[in-house]
Amino acid sequence: MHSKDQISHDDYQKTADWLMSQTKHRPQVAIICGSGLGMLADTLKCQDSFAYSDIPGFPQSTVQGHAGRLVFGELKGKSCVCMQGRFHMYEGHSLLKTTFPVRVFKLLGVETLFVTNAAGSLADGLQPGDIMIIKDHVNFPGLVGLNPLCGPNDDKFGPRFPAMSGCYDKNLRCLAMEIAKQLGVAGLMQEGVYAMVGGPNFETIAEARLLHRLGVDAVGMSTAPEVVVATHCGLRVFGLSLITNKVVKSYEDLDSVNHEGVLEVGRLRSHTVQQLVTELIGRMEINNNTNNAA
Ligand SMILES: O=P(O)(O)O[C@H]1O[C@H](CO)[C@@H](O)[C@H]1O
Ligand code: HPA
Repeated sequence: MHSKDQISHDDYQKTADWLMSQTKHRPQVAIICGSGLGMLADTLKCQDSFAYSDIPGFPQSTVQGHAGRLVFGELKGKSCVCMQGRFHMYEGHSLLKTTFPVRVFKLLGVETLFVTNAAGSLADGLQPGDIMIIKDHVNFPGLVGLNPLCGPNDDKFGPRFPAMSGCYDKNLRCLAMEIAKQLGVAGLMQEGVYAMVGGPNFETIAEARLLHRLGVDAVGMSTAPEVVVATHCGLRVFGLSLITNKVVKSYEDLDSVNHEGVLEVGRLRSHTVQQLVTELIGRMEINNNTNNAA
């Protein structure tokens, strides 16, 4: 890692201090909105919002469907902060920049991170419009050393060798399923494994077949670095993938995926995703920061 890519503890702290000087909100929950899912921030009450370009140290969003605003507010009695727009490796950000907000959230006092994303489905049982509760992930860039935790370890955030076996909280996953049943949307939901690829191109058919054989249920170009950094610093994590397309696995299939289609499914399912996230945040307990998965 080049020294210009490194971010000191002080740099994260400066951004956190600046935000705390600009808002009275002290968030317990952070939400990262995936492609087309920026409307999750609309549900927050008593909002304070900041353009990323105004926040010292913050990277800038460059992807259509990622507005580039940090929104603080209340949701069902819990104090939240919502990223309307995330950072992706393929935009050219270093992985530390990509995950910069997560450590800032930790310094703001956040205990639980919600990650959402748009993803393509490889599993036969997952259709566009379905919602996958992320049970686990395969961090393909991470497996070959493209990991935000590479480089000097910041012991103030977490250990050199953090466990990832429990990174998606089991209690929150169960509660989400229970809420889905109560909302009458359980038919759209199932648990599955998300894989992060580097992007920005969508998968070839051979790559899609490989991912399918490896047991991946849904694929996208984000999320894993954020979850790795969150778990490293002891945040509880809950993740949802909105299935926006089937990944083409057959040479006879003439379909092809595009980003506009991905955003459109986000718009169509926005209400359901909003309801789920709102209820889950309302009903989850805070101060229960155990890494608990199975
Ligand atoms: O993961 P999010 O940010 O939801 O976005 C997904 O959608 C985009 C492709 O349409 C990619 O950025 C992919 O990662
Ligand atoms: N592949 C990778 N990333 C994605 C996809 C996909 O099919 N859909 C939305 N993000």
